[in-house]
Amino acid sequence: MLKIENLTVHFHDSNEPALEDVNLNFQRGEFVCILGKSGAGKSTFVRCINGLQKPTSGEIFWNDKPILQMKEENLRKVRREMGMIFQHYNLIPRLTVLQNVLTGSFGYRSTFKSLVGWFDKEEIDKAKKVIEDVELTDQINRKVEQLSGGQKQRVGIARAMLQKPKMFLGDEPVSSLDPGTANHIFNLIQELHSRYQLLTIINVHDVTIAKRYATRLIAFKHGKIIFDDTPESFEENEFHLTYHSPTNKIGSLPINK
Ligand SMILES: Nc1ncnc2c1ncn2[C@@H]1O[C@H](COP(=O)(O)OP(=O)(O)OP(=O)(O)O)[C@@H](O)[C@H]1O
Repeated sequence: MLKIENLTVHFHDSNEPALEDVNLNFQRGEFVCILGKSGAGKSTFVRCINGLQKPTSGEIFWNDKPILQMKEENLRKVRREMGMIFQHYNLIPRLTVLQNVLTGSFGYRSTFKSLVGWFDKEEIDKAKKVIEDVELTDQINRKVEQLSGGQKQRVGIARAMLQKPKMFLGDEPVSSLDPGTANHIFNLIQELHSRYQLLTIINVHDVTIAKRYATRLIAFKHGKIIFDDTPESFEENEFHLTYHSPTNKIGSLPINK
């Protein structure tokens, strides 16, 4: 479904590449968590997949089609199949829950309709349905700036769901949330992932969460893959290889509850 071939990203102001010759293959139904300490290349990897970062070299195939050279119109179609969930939600604070979720339909609309912000009843009904799925119906007309972090992330998920994605792509979606809320958000993502048989790829800092929800774990270090296997195989040794550096004092692998 998603194939990454020889992906390399080199930022001008850096001696080391942020990603170096990354090769990966992902299938529908996989729930992948990406691990790695700060600066390992996790965000750069996710940003390359959804086109926010242009790689220096390599190719990305979406259902066998190379996407890096695609024309804008085709790329728009691919992007709307990738529901993106961000760490800082990327919502419009002064708009309501419903209005924010409706922006998820922009990938399906003409530029004119998007510009005038006019939505027909069918679009509004679909938005109400995904808002119900994330249990925010009682907040539907509230401005998102009045919501808690967990509620904002649920708006972000509903917006992604309105795109009818084939994939969830998350860049640290629970890093700003307390552990209880983070688990609640992951439960929701997992439920939608299973219901719609998505491919899910999410960067996480929290190894316990990654081991609890993922079907596959990938760890990056200095822009390279150093682990790609089942969560059960990610043990003390792999944890140290991923997070240890001479200047970085770390604890042990958190116990998987
Ligand atoms: N826009 C940029 N310009 C220059 N260097 C960048 C840019 N974005 C990232 N980098 C560098 O690329 C490397 C990988 O960064 P990236 O943000 O992908 O890491 P990460 O694993 O997501 O880290 P974190 O967990 O802290 O978000 C780092 O050395 C970072 O400083």
